[in-house]
Amino acid sequence: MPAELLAIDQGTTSSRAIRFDLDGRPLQTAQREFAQHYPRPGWVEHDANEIWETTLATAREVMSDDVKAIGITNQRETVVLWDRTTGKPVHNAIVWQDRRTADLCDALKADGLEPMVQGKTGLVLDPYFSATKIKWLLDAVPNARENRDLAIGTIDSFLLWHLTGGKVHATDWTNAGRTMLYDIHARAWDAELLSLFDIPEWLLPKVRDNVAEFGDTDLFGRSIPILGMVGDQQAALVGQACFERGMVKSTYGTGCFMLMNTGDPVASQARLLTTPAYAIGDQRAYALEGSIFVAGSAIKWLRDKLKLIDDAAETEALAKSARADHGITVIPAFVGLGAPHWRANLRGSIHGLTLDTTDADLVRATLESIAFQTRDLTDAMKADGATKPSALRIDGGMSQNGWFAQLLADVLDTPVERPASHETTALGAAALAGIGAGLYSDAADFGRRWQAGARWEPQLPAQDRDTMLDNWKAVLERALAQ
Ligand SMILES: Nc1ncnc2c1ncn2[C@@H]1O[C@H](COP(=O)(O)OP(=O)(O)O)[C@@H](O)[C@H]1O
Ligand SMILES: O=P(O)(O)OC[C@H](O)CO
Repeated sequence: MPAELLAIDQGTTSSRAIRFDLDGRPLQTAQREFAQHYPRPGWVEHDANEIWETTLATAREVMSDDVKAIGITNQRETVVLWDRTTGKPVHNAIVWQDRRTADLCDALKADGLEPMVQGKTGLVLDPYFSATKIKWLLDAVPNARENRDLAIGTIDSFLLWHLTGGKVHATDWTNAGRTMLYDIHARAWDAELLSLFDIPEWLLPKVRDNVAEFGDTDLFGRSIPILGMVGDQQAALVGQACFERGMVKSTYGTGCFMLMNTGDPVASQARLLTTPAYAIGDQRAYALEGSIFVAGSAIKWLRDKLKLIDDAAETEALAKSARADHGITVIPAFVGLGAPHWRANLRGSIHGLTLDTTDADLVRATLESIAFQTRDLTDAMKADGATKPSALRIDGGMSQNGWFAQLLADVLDTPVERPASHETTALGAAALAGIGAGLYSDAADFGRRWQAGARWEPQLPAQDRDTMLDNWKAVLERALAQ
């Protein structure tokens, strides 16, 4: 009987389950969207019940008798507080995009705490990460710090709890590494940080490597082991087979997350993040990460709010039809700016509008803003001593846009590659489960199956690139000065 692997990919806007064969081919996919709640400006919540229900439903839809192991990957940083006796969340999950703790982060920065936090966690003091969200939840829910029935964790641990019927409360080091409570060097929850945010350690999950025996699930008519768990951006790094130092991938989903495999941890001087990449057997690697909060969500905004398009794919033809000298610059700070600026309270703006600005110009300028932000990340990586990669591997919904991929190659002056498999994130989780089940001997055995699907070479003359980038920098500086 052929061996198959099931990946659960719990994302910001939808839950997906994909069944793969061992060559990494997706055999069946199920996807369900769920509601986004915006209770106040800058606040973003999910109903964790809906997250679990959509996850279970999609996994049931694609499950087969040949699935040997399950891998879980998830939107990172988002936190759930739930009751261990019922499995029910006691508050909506607070999502990674949520900015409600911006003032607390500013206060901690003013107290001079950022170097300590950065030294231990590799993260900067920003509401993006889980610690201040957890503190907010524990302050909001009465007696939460005394109630031993409660458990807290990122989405991976909440799903694992449900899959194992409430038996296992565990996470993996890539997810733990985004909480701002985990010392990524000592590889343990950190007492000083737990005390700073007033979080009892018993509320938190146990931390494991990415390939481990996370527990068994009986929810599919037989017992199936869960052998891989990993945050979604690190999953994409694995799915893109970036196993060598210096290899880089960038995923363009709701946000854009660029990770460079650095092997050993590199302390960033350029406001990038140092983050666990993967721990597979005796292979342990770290990454430098640039996190941009808005990428595909800007395309969604063009579709749902400005109603300039009916479908994201239309942006390709519209961008092609727009004038190159449209003169518009979009600063996509809809939820503040992430790396390397970390400006939680900045908001978006559009510069250079004239009476002949068209819908196509706005669409093109929005796509350009995402490519320019990517360039800011590669410049930051260079400032941190990284050598220019031979190619950038891209994935995520926006990577389907060929015009955008060519623009990226031009703006970065680097070849851009898109793999044959579109489901890179889920594939990474499946790969880890497959290694755990002994279906791949190691990461390299899986990595040999990676295949390029398309490649774009830089074509734009250097002078044109410089003009575009000079303009972007000037407008961005003005926006940052606000
Ligand atoms: N052809 C396209 N051009 C530009 N953006 C696209 C295209 N196709 C999808 N997108 C954008 O990609 C995003 C979906 O990507 P996906 O990787 O599924 O995101 P996530 O996992 O964050 O939910 C959406 O925001 C959508 O607007
Ligand atoms: O759900 P995605 O794909 O937008 O990814 C979210 C990231 O993990 C946030 O850090």
